[in-house]
Order: sequence, then C-alpha cells, then structure tokens
Amino acid sequence: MPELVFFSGTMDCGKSTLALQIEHNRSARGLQGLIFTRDDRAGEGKLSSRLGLVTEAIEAAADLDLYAHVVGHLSAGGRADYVIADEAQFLAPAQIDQLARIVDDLGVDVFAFGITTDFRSKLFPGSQRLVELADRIETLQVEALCWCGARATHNARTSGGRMVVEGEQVVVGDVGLPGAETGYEVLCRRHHQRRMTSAAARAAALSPDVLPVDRGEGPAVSGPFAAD
Ligand SMILES: Nc1ncnc2c1ncn2[C@@H]1O[C@H](COP(=O)(O)OP(=O)(O)O)[C@@H](O)[C@H]1O
Ligand SMILES: Cc1cn([C@H]2C[C@H](O)[C@@H](COP(=O)(O)O)O2)c(=O)[nH]c1=O
Repeated sequence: MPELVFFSGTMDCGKSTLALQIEHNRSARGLQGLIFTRDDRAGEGKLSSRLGLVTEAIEAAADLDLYAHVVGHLSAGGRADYVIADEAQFLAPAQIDQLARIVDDLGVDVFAFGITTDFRSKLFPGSQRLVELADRIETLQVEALCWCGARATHNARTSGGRMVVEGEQVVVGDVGLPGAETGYEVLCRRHHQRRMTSAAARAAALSPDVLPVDRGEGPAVSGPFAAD
C-alpha cells in the first residue's frame, strides 16, 4: 500500500540526510522520484544536508499545486515512483492535502520531512496537517542533543546570541551560529521552557552569584553535560 510518511524531528537531526539516502537507494534501483523542497538554506530548488550532500529539487512555492504538478509530469510521459518533500513544515496545509491525494489517487509513496514545531514550540500549519493526515509518523533515530546531554526535542531561535520567543514564524537559518542575527539551537523541553541556551547556561555558570563555595572537593563542574 502506498503511504504518506512524515519523518519529523528537531532541526539538525538528519532529516535531509535521510531524504537524500531514500532518494539514492531508490534511484540506484532504477526508480524515479520527484523531489520537492521549500526555502532550503542552500537556495532555491536545492535539497541540502549538513553532511555536504545536495541535490536538485523542485521549489514548492506557495502557489504550486503539488498534485497537479505530479499529474502533469505523468501526463507528459514522466515517471514518478515516489515523491520526497523536504522542509515540509513550510508547505501550506492545502499542499499537504495534495500530497495525500498523490498517495490515494495516484498510488505513489510520499516521504515528507520536516520539523514539527517552531521556535515558540507551536505547530507549523504544514506539520499540523501532516500529523493529521500521515499514515505514519517516524521520529529520526539519531538524537540531536541539548547542551545538557538530554535528547533535544525543541527548536530555539536566538537573536544576537539571546533566545527569543517573538517574531515571524518563518525565518530561514541554521544552528551553530550563536552570534548570528538569527540563529537556532536545539534544546530539551526543560531548557526550552526555561529559555536556557548553551550560552545562557555558560553565563550562569560563570556568574559570581552562582559560583559554588570551594570546599576543596575538586573543580566545580560546568558547561555541557553538567547537572544544572
Ligand atoms: N561534520 C560532521 N560529521 C558527522 N556528522 C555530521 C557532521 N555535520 C553534521 N553531521 C550530522 O548531520 C546531521 C544533520 O543532518 P541534516 O540532514 O542537515 O539535518 P536536518 O535536515 O534534520 O536539519 C547532524 O545531526 C549530524 O548527525
Ligand atoms: C524553529 C524554526 C526553524 N525555522 C527554519 C530554520 C531552517 O531554515 C528550517 C529548518 O531546517 P532544518 O533542515 O530542519 O534544520 O526552518 C523557521 O523558519 N522557524 C522556526 O521557528
């Protein structure tokens, strides 16, 4: 049975890498897929992974009817054995319905990849629709980690290094750029709720207000993986 599968996780957990692997394994066996993406960091019409791989993709602009596009491709004699949709959180809910229709009316597997929640831990509309419609939701197996060592489950946005909780839902950006005007950091829920990024944790550990009294028991533990 063809399926609509939603591979979800935080930023930087390997979604695009998995999309590229699925594409590679299927095309290596002679299958032909259509790859959609939207607002990839590498630029328009690209599906890119932080491991350095990138492939051409169809930019799924807001007004692109994904179902009509696949039908048009088939009508013109093209093949579509499967469909990949990366950055699916940016798709409109109607476009997710179109993905479901590709599965149900055309009998084609659709693999969608995206983050579920935004920097305020609110659902993206496209991800909400995927949760509502997907046959299966798969959580990525490679865990992205919070600075404390716990599994990262939430995406924080930083502005000039400080976590922010107000702003536009969509701002394309990357993790690992703490000084950037807009950056992102993955956190566990506890530290997302407390707005404690790695920089904030480091600053708190260095603050004289919270320095532990030295009782001659060795160095105080601070930084990543320290208990807070
Ligand atoms: N230099 C590196 N060496 C090994 N693995 C890396 C390196 N850089 C990134 N990765 C892996 O790539 C993952 C991010 O992959 P990517 O597909 O870009 O994530 P996503 O699409 O979920 O944002 C990281 O979680 C890590 O496992
Ligand atoms: C949390 C959050 C993220 N984004 C953007 C930032 C990136 O461009 C993508 C996620 O890409 P990834 O391959 O999963 O790392 O989404 C955003 O626009 N708004 C947010 O709240």
